[in-house]
Amino acid sequence: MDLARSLRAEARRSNERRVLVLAGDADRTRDRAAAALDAAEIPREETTVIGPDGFLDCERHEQSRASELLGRTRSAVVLDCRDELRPNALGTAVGAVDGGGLLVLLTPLLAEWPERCDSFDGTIAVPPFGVEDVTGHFRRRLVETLRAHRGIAIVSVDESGDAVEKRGLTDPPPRRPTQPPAPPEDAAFRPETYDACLTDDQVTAVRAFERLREAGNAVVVEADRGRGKSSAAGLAAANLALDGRDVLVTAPQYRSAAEVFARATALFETCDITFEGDREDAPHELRVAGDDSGSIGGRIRFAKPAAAVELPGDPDAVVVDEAAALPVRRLESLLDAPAVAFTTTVHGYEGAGRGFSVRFRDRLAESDRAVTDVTMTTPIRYADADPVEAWAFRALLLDARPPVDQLVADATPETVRYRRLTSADLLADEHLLREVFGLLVLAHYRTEPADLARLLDAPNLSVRALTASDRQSDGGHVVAVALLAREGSLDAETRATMYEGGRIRGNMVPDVLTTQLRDEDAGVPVGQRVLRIATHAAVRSRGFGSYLLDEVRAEFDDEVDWLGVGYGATPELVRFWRRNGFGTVHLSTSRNDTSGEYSAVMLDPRSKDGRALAERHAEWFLARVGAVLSDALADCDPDVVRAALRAVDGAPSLDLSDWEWRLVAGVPGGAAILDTDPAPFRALAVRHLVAPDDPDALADREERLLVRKVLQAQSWDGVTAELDFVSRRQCMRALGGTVERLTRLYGEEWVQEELDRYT
Ligand SMILES: CC(=O)SCCNC(=O)CCNC(=O)[C@H](O)C(C)(C)COP(=O)(O)OP(=O)(O)OC[C@H]1O[C@@H](n2cnc3c(N)ncnc32)[C@H](O)[C@@H]1OP(=O)(O)O
Ligand SMILES: Nc1ncnc2c1ncn2[C@@H]1O[C@H](COP(=O)(O)OP(=O)(O)OP(=O)(O)O)[C@@H](O)[C@H]1O
Repeated sequence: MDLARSLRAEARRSNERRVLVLAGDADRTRDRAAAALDAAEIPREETTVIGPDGFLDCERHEQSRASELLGRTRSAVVLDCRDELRPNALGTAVGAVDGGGLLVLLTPLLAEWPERCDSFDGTIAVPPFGVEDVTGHFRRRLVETLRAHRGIAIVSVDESGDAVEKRGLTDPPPRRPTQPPAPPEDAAFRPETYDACLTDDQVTAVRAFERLREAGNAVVVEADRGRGKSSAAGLAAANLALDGRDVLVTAPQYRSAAEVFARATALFETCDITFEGDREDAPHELRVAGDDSGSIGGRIRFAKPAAAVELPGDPDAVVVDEAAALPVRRLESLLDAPAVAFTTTVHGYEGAGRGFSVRFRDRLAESDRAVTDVTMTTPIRYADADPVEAWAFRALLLDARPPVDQLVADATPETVRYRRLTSADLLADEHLLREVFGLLVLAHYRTEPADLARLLDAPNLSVRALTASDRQSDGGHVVAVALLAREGSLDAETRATMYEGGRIRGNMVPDVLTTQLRDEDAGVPVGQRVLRIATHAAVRSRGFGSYLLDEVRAEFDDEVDWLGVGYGATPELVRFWRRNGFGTVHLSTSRNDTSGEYSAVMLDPRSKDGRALAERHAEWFLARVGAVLSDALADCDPDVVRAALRAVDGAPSLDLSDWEWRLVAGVPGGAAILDTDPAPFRALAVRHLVAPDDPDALADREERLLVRKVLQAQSWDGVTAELDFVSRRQCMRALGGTVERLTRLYGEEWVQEELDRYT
C-alpha cells in the first residue's frame, strides 16, 4: 500500500485531500482499506467508516446516518458502497475529510458498478414502477468523474491481485507558508480579533459584522461550507458582548452554531477577559464580567429558532447561523431585532440551500434595513486548489448554476424551443445538465445530491425545458425548466395500502387525496405533477413559466387525467398557478418544515376521470374550508387564503335559513352580533371569496378582515392592530360595512328590507 502512503504524504504536503478508490469484492476491498490506513499512518480514532458493518475498530455510521459527520472533520472517512451508494452520504463523507486527509471509497468493480442495482435504487423506484426500471446514470457519471479528475487513485482488487488503474498523485507544489491576514487600520473591534482570523475573507466578514454595533443594520454572509463564517460571527459576537451588548445566536441546532461560541471563548481567553460560560441555569450562554480591560459586560446566548423569533430578553443583535435552513417567516420575524446577521451556506456538500435567496432576499430588500453583503471564498480546512473539492462539486453538481444573464436576456416566448430532455440528453451535454440542475436548485429550498440521482435515474421523473439559442451554441441555454413526476395509475392493492395509512413512495397527489381526504379511488387516474418549475431570474414575468406549462399541457393532454402541483403557498405563486388553469383542492393543515408555509394542492383536469376527481375534491374543500380556517389554518396568511379560495373551481352554495339571514342582516346596524353564530357569516365570506358576484365589491383590506375575523376567528384586538385600524370600534364598524355589502350582493329582497330596518 505504498500508493496510500504517497497519497497521504502528498495530501499533507499540500494541505489538500486525496481519494483512494478500492474497487472489487467486499472482503478484499475492506482488507485493503485497513492496510491503506495503516500505511498512511492514519489512526483509527481519526477515522470514520460509513457503511453496513464495522470492519475497522473505529467510529462507524450507516449511510442513512452519515449526517452525524456534518460540521466535523476527520483525517480519513471510509465510505463502503458494497450494499448501496446514497449520494447524500457521499457528499457528507467528502465534506468531513480534513486537509491532509483521505477519502477511501470501497466500490464494486467500476465496470460493473453502474449496472448493479442497489438499495438506494429501491428508494427511487416509485410505484407503479419497480426497481428494474431505475437506471444507473448517476453511478456511470460518478465513475467517469472518478476516472477523469485529479487527486483520485483507483485500485482494482480481485483474485488475480491488485491493479492500479490510476495513481491519483498530482505532485503539487509544497504548501506556501500562509501570510497571516493584515489587520485593518480603522478597525472597530479589538485588534486581537483580526489577528485571530485565518484568511483575508474572514477579516472582511468580521469588518462587515462591525455594523451590528448600530441598530438598523443587516449583514449577510454567504459562503460555501467550511469558509469560516460561523467563526467570523463568533469573533464579532465576542466584541459586541465586550461592549455590553446582548447577542442572541440562533441556528437549526446548537451544533451548527457551536463554532460561534468556540471562537468567542477563544477570543475572551486571548484578551484575558473574565467570563462565565454554560452555567447550569443558562446553558449555551457566555456572560462577560465588566472589568478594567475596558469590557462593559454583555452576553452571547443561544436560542432555538422557535424561541428566538420571539426575541426573548430584547437582544441588541441577533446572529442567525445557517439561515438558509430556516423558514422564511422565521427569518422575517428575526428582522425585528435592532441589528441582525445572517450567515448562509450556498454550496454545502450535503446539498444546496436556496431558501434564503429564493424567497427571503426580496423581503430583505423591501425591509428598512441597511444590508451589507459579504461573500467568503477561501476554504479554511484545506487548500484553495484542493482537487477533491473540485471533483465532489462536479460529481454531485453542487455548484451548478443557471446560465449567466446575458445568455438568456434577449429570449422571448416566441424564440424559445420546448424540449423534452431525457437523461441521455443531459448526460451528453454537461452544460445543459448544469443549467437545468442549477435552475431547479433555485426553485426549491433544499437540493441534495440524491436529487441529482433522482433526476438522472428515477423512472417516474421527466424534465421539460425552454431553451434559447445563442450564436455560439447549437444546444441553447435554459430559460425555464420543469421537473415532472408521473403519479397515480395505482393498482387496487397499493391504493388500499395507502387508504389504510401505509406509506407509498412518490405519488404525492394521490397520497394526500387518498390518505388525508379519504378517497380510495384517487390513485386510479394518472397524472403528471409539476414537482418543480423555475424561470431564469433575468427573464421572469415575461410569460415563460406559463408558456412552459402550456407546452406541457399540450404534450400530455392525451396521456394523463390531470396535471397537478403541491407547493408552499405564497399569494403570488397561487395566482401564478391559478392563471395557468390549476384549481385548489387542498390546503395542508400544518406548515411545511422547511418553507414554513402551508402547502396548496391544485389540479388541472385533462380528462373525464380527471374532471370527476378535481370536481369532487373541490366540492369537499369548499364544504370543509370554513371549519379548517377557524382551527388548523387560523394563522395562515390571509392573502394566501384569499388567493387559494379564489382559485377553487366551483361555486359554494349559500343556503342560509331565514333565521340566519335575519342574524346577518342585524349585524351592520348593530342590532345583532356575529358571535351569536359565526356559521352564516362564514358561508357568506366563502361564497364571496371563491366566486364573487362582483369581484370589486370589497377592498383588499375588507377581504383580509373577512378572512381574519370571520373565517379565522382572530381576536378583535389582534385584527385591529394587524390591519391598521385606529381602534377596535373602527374595526368592528368596518366589518359591519363589509357584511352589509355582502348582504346587499347575495341576500334576497326581503333580506335587504330587513337590513334597511337598521341602517
Ligand atoms: C411546484 C413549484 O415548483 S412551486 C415553486 C415555483 N418556483 C419558484 O418559486 C422559483 C422562483 N420563481 C420562478 O422561477 C418564477 O417566478 C415562476 C416559475 C414561479 C414563474 O415563472 P415566470 O416565467 O415568471 O412566469 P410568467 O411570466 O408566466 O408569470 C409570471 C407571474 O407569476 C407570478 N409570480 C409567481 N411567483 C412570483 C414571485 N415570486 N414574484 C412575483 N411574481 C410571481 C406573478 O403573478 C407573475 O405575474 P406578473 O408578471 O404579472 O406579476
Ligand atoms: N479564525 C479561526 N480560528 C481558528 N479556527 C478557525 C477559524 N476560522 C475557522 N476555523 C475552523 O475552521 C473550520 C470551519 O470554520 P467555520 O465552522 O466557522 O466555517 P463555516 O463557513 O461556518 O463552515 P460550516 O458551514 O462548515 O459551519 C472550523 O473547524 C473552525 O474551527
